Amino acid sequence: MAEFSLDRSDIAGVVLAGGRSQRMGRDKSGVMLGAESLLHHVLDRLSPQVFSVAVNADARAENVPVIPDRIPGKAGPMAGIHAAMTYASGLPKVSHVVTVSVDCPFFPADLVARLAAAVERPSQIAIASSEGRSHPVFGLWPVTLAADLEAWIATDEKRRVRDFLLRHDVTEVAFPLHPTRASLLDPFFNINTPDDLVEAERWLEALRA
Ligand SMILES: Nc1nc2c(ncn2[C@@H]2O[C@H](COP(=O)(O)OP(=O)(O)OP(=O)(O)O)[C@@H](O)[C@H]2O)c(=O)[nH]1
Repeated sequence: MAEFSLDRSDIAGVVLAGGRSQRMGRDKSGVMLGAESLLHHVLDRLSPQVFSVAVNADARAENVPVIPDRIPGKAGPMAGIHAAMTYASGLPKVSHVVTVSVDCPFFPADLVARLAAAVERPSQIAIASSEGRSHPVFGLWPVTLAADLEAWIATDEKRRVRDFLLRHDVTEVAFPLHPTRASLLDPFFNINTPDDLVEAERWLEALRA
C-alpha cells in the first residue's frame, strides 16, 4: 500500500480567536505584544506553513477571511474547530485543516510540517504536545470528520475537545522546548492574563537577542 503523505497544499490553517478573553479583560486578538497584535504574530507564523489562512472570530481581521462560529453562545474551542473544519471542507483540494490559538504567539515554525509527517492514515488526527502535556487546540484535522463532529456536537453537551479525540484515531507529536538567551521556552506558552502578557514580552526580548 502506498504510504500516506500530506503537503502544504493539502492543508488550510485557521486561527481560533472566538473566545471570551475573560481573564485578559479584552479581546486577545488585538492585544499588543511588542509592535504587533497577537493576531498578527500568529498569522505571520502560520501563513508560511499552510496553503491558506482564515480567522475564526466574531470580529473583522486584517485581510484574511473571517469565519464565525456556527454554534451559538461561545461554546468553547471545539466550536472553533467545528467552524474551521466546516470552512475547510468547502475549499477545493484541501483535505486537512490545522487549528492554532490566537493567544499563543511562539508556536513552532515547523508545527504543520511535523504534524503532517506524523499522520499515517487519511482519517488520523495529529495533536501537538510539549513537556508531557497535550495541546488539542493545536491539531491537524481531516476535513472528512466534519460530519461526525457535527453529529457529536448535537449530542454531547460538554463539547470538550478531549472527549471528541477519544472517539478517534489520534497521534500526538511532542515538540521540544525552544532555546532562548534567557532559558528554555515552551513554544505553546499561552497568554491568558495581563501577567502572562508581561511574561511574553520578556520571552520576545529573549528570542530577539
Ligand atoms: N471560535 C471559538 N473559539 C474559542 C471559543 N472559546 C475559546 N476559543 C478559542 O480557544 C482558544 C483557547 O481559549 P481559552 O484560553 O481557553 O479561552 P478564552 O475565551 O480565550 O479566554 P478566557 O475567557 O479567559 O477563558 C483561544 O484561541 C480562544 O479564542 C469559542 O467559543 N469559539
